[in-house]
Amino acid sequence: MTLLETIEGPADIKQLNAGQLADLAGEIRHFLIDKVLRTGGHLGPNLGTVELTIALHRVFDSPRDRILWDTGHQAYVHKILTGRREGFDRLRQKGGLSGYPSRAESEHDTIENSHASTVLSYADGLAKGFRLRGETDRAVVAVIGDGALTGGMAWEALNNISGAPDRPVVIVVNDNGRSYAPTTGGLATYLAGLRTSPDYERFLEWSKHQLRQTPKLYEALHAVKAGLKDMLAPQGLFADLGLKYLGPVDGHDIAAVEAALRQAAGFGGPVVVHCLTRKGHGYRRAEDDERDHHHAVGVSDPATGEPLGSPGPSWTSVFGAELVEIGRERPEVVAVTAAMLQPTGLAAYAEEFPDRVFDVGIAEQHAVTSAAGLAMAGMVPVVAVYSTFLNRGFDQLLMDVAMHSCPVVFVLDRAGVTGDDGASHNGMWDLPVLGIVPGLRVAAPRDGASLRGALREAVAITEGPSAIRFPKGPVGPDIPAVDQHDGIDVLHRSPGDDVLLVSVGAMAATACAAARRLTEEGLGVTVVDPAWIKPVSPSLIKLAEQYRLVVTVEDGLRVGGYGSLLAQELRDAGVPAPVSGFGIPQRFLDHGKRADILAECGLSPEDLARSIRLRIAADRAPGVRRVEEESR
Ligand SMILES: Cc1ncc(C[n+]2csc(CCOP(=O)(O)OP(=O)(O)O)c2C)c(N)n1
Ligand SMILES: CC(=O)[C@@H](O)[C@H](O)COP(=O)(O)O
Ligand SMILES: [Mg+2]
Repeated sequence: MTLLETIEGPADIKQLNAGQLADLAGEIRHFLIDKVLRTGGHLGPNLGTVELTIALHRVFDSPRDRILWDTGHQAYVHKILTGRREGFDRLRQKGGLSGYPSRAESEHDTIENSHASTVLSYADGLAKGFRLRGETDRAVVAVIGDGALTGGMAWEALNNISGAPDRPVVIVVNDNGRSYAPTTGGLATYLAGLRTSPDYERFLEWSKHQLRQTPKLYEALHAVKAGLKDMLAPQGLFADLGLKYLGPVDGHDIAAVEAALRQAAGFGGPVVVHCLTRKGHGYRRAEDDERDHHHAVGVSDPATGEPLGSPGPSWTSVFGAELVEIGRERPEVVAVTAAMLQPTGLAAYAEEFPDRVFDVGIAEQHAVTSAAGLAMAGMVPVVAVYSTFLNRGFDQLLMDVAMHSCPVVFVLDRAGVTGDDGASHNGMWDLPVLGIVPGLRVAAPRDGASLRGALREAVAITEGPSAIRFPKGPVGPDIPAVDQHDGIDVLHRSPGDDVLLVSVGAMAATACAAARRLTEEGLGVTVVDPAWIKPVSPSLIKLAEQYRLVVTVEDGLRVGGYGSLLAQELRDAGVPAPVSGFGIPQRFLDHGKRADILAECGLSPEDLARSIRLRIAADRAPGVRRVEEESR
């Protein structure tokens, strides 16, 4: 039996000696590499937090003490040490272990939201609450990455935490110098400056190697070194804010981290423990992966680490390639990313136009309003962001961009169901959110060709902002129109006026498959793709007059989505046809595979056809129970 197999909870690691801890860290590292390559997931970040997490669970008593993880993608070791080792075979699978903390899984978990930069606010609130309840013996420990620390919300929290010298929050900065790519901005430079000199590092390594021969002396000297460092540590940003600063500590040295955490635990006020770690530590493929140190890997060969399956060009790659073409023609086009240059497809643009790409850190609010500034200066900014993260910059979109009619182009990748990363990662809120923004035009391309077309149209819009949304994954083959009706692409047409099926973006293949089923049953179905879905085209409103039922299908929230918008416009225009909208139900979706989740939402071709059939039957026999419009 391995040491790891004996660990069922944090209590099981508290008595281990230095040698056993080193062995345990090695076993966990091997376990992570083997399991996460098989399932896909955040391998690099978790290889970077092995020793840090072991130290945290030795010093603090979770769950009475709360150990909080910012973003949560680096909490696999926390899950392993809190009794969930067995779940990793089904990591991020439907019904299996979540890739993020999950309160349903464990009392040791708190934050389920994978949006970065929130942890310090949770910690501030928890510490206030514990104090008010008289539970002052409960520690609040917040682990935040150097990337997440570039998010504005983190500094809102730090302003509050540092303003309360008696607020016992332990802030562990997990500083690996990277978000995906190296973290940008002055803060990253500041943190790097806190690192010790290379000479000191070399001496440190030598002395540790020598001292490991006598563990007791090693541990004693560690405490002395940590204390010394505390005295000599540079007074800087954190200290100037009134936060005690401990570090920098070698985040892969369990004893060193433990010593610093024990010191922090006894401090009684807000304290920063600055840990230096390496994303991908201990796995050469990850360490050598200059792209992102294996931030997130797909299903791979556990023996070689080679990704398995190459699903062909992605929506992201189509966008990235077309933007480079546009950039060559139009020097005023610039790009903005919130620490996600590679994942949003902007790497090629940055390669060719390094002065025309701005990585603002994990700071979507700043990304949006700085884009408004770029537009006011005469540039054409393209803000590339995952759909779910645009939520962060909604007020900036509404007030700083749209109210000023700034021609900013928002490219929303990962729109609709993403799946693997759980509820907070689905891009399911963008259409309702974008739908209420005056003057904002919205496109939902159905394939690569229409994505390229929409992007070219968007960068040519001068009177206001626009947004283009597309899903995660392979883009698939182009879906040709079989006809045009007054500028609207017709994708399927069968004789009769039973159903006008309006397909939104990437749902086109599903809509056409459902239409074929209904046509075989003798119904007259026409499928159209408006491409630009906001504002609603007058041609579409006129076309709808000819049909008995209008159906919309979208990979987005049904309530308030495109279906709601079109229904409102049809009512305003006096078009009598009822509207049945199909989309994602208003609930937080559990993790799983995109296709499975869409099917669960009633958005498979079979279910869509069935729902439409029932709706028609109900309309023909009004006494029949009306089909539940709400998707399952
Ligand atoms: C608001 C928000 N924007 C973007 C992301 C995407 N994202 C996930 S992890 C990550 C990098 C996090 O860097 P850091 O906090 O340093 O953690 P590390 O991965 O280095 O451990 C980003 C940008 C996110 N989760 N939340
Ligand atoms: C944790 C986080 O927000 C990202 O790492 C996310 O998991 C990436 O998602 P994709 O894999 O869709 O790029
Ligand atoms: Mg980092």
